[in-house]
Amino acid sequence: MSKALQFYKYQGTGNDFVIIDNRTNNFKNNTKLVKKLCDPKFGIGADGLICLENSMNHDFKMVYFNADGHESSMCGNGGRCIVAFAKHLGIIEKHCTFEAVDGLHKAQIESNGQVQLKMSDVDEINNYDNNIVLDTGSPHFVSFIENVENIDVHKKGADIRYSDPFTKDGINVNFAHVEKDTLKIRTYERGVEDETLSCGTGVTAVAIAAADQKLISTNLINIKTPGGSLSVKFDKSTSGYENVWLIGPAKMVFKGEILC
Ligand SMILES: N[C@@H](CCC[C@H](N)C(=O)O)C(=O)O
Repeated sequence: MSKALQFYKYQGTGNDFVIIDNRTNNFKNNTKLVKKLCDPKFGIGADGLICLENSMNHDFKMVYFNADGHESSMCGNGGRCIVAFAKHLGIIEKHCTFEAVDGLHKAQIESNGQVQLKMSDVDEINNYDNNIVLDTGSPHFVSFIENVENIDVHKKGADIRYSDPFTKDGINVNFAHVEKDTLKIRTYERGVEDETLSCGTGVTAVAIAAADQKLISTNLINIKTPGGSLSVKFDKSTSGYENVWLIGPAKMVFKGEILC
C-alpha cells in the first residue's frame, strides 16, 4: 500500500531541492525512491533531495542525495536551503552549526533572508590542462572562458565529466567568465548530469580559482548564475583559503504530500 510522505520544496538561486524533515527517521531512503521523488514527471522534481536529521552535538544533520538517487558530497545551495528550513521548523533562530558529509558548517540568516554558509577550507588547488581542479566539499573542474553565455554546457560539461581521469568518481564542471571582479558562471552538475541554474560549491570553487589565478583583486566576489546572484568571501592563508562563506537567498517554494 502507498504511504503519504510529507515534503517541502526549496530553491536557492534556482538550484531546487526536495527537503524532508527526517528527525523521526520515518523516511527510509533508497536510490530508486529518491530518483523518483526528484523526477518532474513521476515525482516532485528537483536537482537533489535533502534529509534534515537529528545530530547528537549540533543543531541538526544534513544528508544530501543527487537527483540520480545517490547520496553525494556537500551541496552549498542545499546547505543554505536546509538552514532556512531549520528556521522554519523552529530548530534554530539566526545562527546554527550543523553536520554534513564534509564536516561541520556554521551558518547565519540575515534580516533580509539571505543565508550565509561557512564552507570547508581549501588547501589543494591543481592545474589540469590550463584548467583548475579543487574540492570545496564537492569536486569541481573550473574552466575560464570568454563566451560563457553561448557554450553548450550539457555537451562540453559531459565531455569533461566522462573523460579519463574523472569517469569513475565524476566531477562537477564550471564554465566561468571574469569581468571587473564579477564572475559569470554556468555549471554542469554530477548526479544531475546536466546544467543546473546554480551550484553553490561550484561558485565557491570558481571564486577561489579566480583568486588563485590572480584574475580578481578582491576577496568578496559577486557572482551571476543563470538562477540569480550569489557572493563568496574568504581569507587567504599560508596553506590555502579559509573562512570561506557562500551568501545568497534560500526560499521555500511549496510543501505537500506525495504517495510513495
Ligand atoms: N548543487 C550543489 C552540488 C551538489 C553536489 C554535486 N552534484 C556533486 O555530486 O558533487 C551545490 O549547490 O553545491
